[in-house]
Amino acid sequence: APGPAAEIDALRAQLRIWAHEYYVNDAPSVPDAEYDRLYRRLEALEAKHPDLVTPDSPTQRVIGAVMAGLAPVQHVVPMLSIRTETDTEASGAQAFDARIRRELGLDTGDAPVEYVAEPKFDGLAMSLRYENGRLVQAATRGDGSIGEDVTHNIRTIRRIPQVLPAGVPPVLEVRGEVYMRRADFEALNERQRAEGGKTFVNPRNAAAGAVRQLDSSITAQRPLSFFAYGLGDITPAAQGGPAFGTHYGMLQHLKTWGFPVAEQVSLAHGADELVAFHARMGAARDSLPYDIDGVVYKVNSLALQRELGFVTREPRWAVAHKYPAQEMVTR
Ligand SMILES: NC(=O)n1nc(-c2ccco2)nc1N
Repeated sequence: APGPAAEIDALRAQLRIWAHEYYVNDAPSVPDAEYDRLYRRLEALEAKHPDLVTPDSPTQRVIGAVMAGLAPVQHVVPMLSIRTETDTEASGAQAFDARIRRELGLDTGDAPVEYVAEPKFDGLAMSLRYENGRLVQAATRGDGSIGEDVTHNIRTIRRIPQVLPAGVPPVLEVRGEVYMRRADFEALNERQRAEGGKTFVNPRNAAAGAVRQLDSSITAQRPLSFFAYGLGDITPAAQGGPAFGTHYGMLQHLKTWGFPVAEQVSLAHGADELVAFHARMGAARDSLPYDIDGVVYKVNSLALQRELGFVTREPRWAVAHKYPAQEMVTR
């Protein structure tokens, strides 16, 4: 019979596959009872062999870790803040496209610029560092250069993979948004009211409060979600990883590596398709299960992104196009 270590590894691998099906694809292939059976077997083996417990074991997502404080983290690549297009109307998309075309020296007769259009999730930016395919550190944006180490709390988020498939670059930094779905937010406030705890004004505040807890067993009770939308270092090819040519292609890789990527993310050719996306997402906004405060347009070609570069810390190749603030809905 295989030793405990081999059985533990096999159980973890199987539980990770089932967790990805359940939490990321919303398509479990086995009933919960089957998942629970293997989970309990893993717990029993880890209890008998505590020396084999690793922080990224599926059992460790709910085990509390209490930190004395949140350690500072220096971002290797500064976490970009994204400029905001002030015009909340469709013309904002046209203004962005006109600026990009001007900066690229394109004439009216030239082909449209290819963009990626994304929902702008109203949560908090997060940087996830993986080494040899394992989550080793998660940090908030902070001031863009120095963030806070919240690894212990991020390990409780089931939509964030702890172990990546073989073939990922040895060092990978994934950027994305931690957010709370509206239904989870309403349920949390209900629980808080029932228990005399404090309630939250909106899902973004609830998510930020959950992520910055010192005790991760509290975070584990706050249902958090995640969407990946970028990489810290857009040149993983330097480490023998796949050479991405485009932002869209990079997002597809993130999906195959197990990261949730919003299904609304779309290619957009020229201003007209940006305007159409802005209108489509604006119309869909109230029916989404999470809050968005706008959409984001990014130049798709990574070579053009590099050519356009940054204005101080803000990329010239991207802009956030916000909607008018939503009238306060009595929650
Ligand atoms: N908040 C949000 O949804 N974001 N933020 C970016 C971003 C920030 C810097 C580069 O890209 N992209 C998306 N979808």
